[in-house]
Amino acid sequence: MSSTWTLPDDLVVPELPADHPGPGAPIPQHWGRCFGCGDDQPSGLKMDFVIGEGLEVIGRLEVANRFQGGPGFIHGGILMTAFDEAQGMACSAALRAAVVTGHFETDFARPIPLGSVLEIRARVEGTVRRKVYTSADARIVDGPLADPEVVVASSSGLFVTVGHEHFEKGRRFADGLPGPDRDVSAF
Ligand SMILES: CCCCCCCCCCCCCC(=O)SCCNC(=O)CCNC(=O)[C@H](O)C(C)(C)COP(=O)(O)OP(=O)(O)OC[C@H]1O[C@@H](n2cnc3c(N)ncnc32)[C@H](O)[C@@H]1OP(=O)(O)O
Repeated sequence: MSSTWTLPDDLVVPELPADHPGPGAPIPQHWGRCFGCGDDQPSGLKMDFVIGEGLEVIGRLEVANRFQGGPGFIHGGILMTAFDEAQGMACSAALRAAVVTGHFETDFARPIPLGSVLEIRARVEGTVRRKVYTSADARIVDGPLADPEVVVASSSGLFVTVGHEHFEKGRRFADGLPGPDRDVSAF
């Protein structure tokens, strides 16, 4: 795999929040209609997440038939979406802040068959002002071609922290709205 991605020299590695739960703690979906994690989005990925070690989160994706690209294999854009969701979740869990994706790149190392279960480990590498540098890798842990030792894809992404006013702009286009109880500090 190759990448043009480089981390800046002035990267700051954040401290975990004092009440950060330990590895294995479930991370709630950030809202039900999200294409990545929502359980109220029938066409979505329906990913599940738990806290990992340190600044890492662990996501799980069941590669359903509707995620097909080339015959028998996952669509590359679906895989990027899964990485995007996982890396965004890592930001949110580590920083307790809302983020949006600014820049994203993915290496596709192996074809991933339908019926696989993918484990995506995503982490915050560090921050520079509002910029959050993240990385992630994916392994097939169940189903056809499962081999938890082999990284089948990896990803790097720059996220930018935003205030709630960012989402106010989308309110009138929204298909439903997050409830008033939505709280990223609920991890
Ligand atoms: C409701 C709450 C939800 C919570 C969700 C949490 C869970 C998430 C899970 C969901 C996961 C799914 C998530 C999704 O799918 S999010 C959906 C996809 N992403 C978007 O729609 C974002 C669209 N872009 C924007 O809104 C603005 O451009 C943003 C907000 C990103 C920045 O505009 P803003 O005017 O605010 O700030 P700024 O321009 O001063 O930039 C600030 C800094 O950032 C640097 N920069 C900016 N862009 C890039 C770039 N492309 N490459 C490299 N660097 C970039 C910039 O140079 C500057 O750096 P520096 O000057 O400090 O050095």
